[in-house]
Amino acid sequence: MEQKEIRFPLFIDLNGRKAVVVGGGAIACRRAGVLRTFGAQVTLIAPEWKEKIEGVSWLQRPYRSGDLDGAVLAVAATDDRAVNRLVGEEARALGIPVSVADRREECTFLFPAVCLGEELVAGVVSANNDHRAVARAAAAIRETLKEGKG
Ligand SMILES: C[C@@]1(CC(=O)O)C2=NC(=C\c3[nH]c(c(CCC(=O)O)c3CC(=O)O)Cc3[nH]c(c(CC(=O)O)c3CCC(=O)O)/C=C3\N/C(=C\2)[C@@H](CCC(=O)O)[C@]3(C)CC(=O)O)/[C@H]1CCC(=O)O
Ligand SMILES: NC(=O)c1ccc[n+]([C@@H]2O[C@H](COP(=O)([O-])OP(=O)(O)OC[C@H]3O[C@@H](n4cnc5c(N)ncnc54)[C@H](O)[C@@H]3O)[C@@H](O)[C@H]2O)c1
Repeated sequence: MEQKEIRFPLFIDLNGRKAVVVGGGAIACRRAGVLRTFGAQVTLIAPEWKEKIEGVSWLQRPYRSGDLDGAVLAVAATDDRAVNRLVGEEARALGIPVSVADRREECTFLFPAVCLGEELVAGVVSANNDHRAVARAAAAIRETLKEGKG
């Protein structure tokens, strides 16, 4: 029988807490913006940053061991496999949740498609890594929330 890997949605308080995003491309910037929306103190580490985001601090250099100290959550989203793997390993050693954008197996949390209404929040991920199905479902949920149902 096919074993589906289904994950529990854990809604954690990020207000005022440090989150580190490694990488500065489209994926890192999108995720830094989402984490900022939820009140995290976001530090983005990358030699280049695609799009400046209000309230996000930028360390303009490559990732170094030790950069996750003090963080409660990490995202690895560089285009360098070895760096993403290292960020994942260091986060696991520190016991903080990490999403590794190019390897589902290395994620201790999955970065969801976040749908935010006035009073409701939903996060969508898949059990089978179907990113398109996730994006479709999220678009529908966002519409529902916009219609004043949340
Ligand atoms: C939900 C969302 C959140 C976000 O990213 O913000 C998200 N992926 C989204 C979009 C998207 N992902 C990809 C494309 C390119 C085209 C395509 O395939 O369609 C697009 C389209 C786009 O970016 O527009 C490719 C891709 N994604 C992953 C891999 C690696 C792998 O599969 O191992 C590869 C191949 C990379 C490569 O080969 O280079 C991995 C992950 N992506 C996840 C989340 C986590 C699992 C959640 C789940 O889907 O169950 C996980 C495991 C990692 C994690 O948590 O870090 C967001 C929808 C946002 C929204 O709609 O709001
Ligand atoms: N939604 C998803 O989950 C999704 C979708 C598409 C791609 N991906 C994966 O996410 C990763 C990033 O995608 P992208 O399109 O944002 O990449 P990109 O090529 O646009 O950006 C890569 C970024 O990584 C930075 N970088 C490179 N080496 C670094 C280092 N040593 N330390 C810190 N930063 C470093 C670069 O400066 C750049 O800002 C890729 O591995 C890609 O396969 C994930």
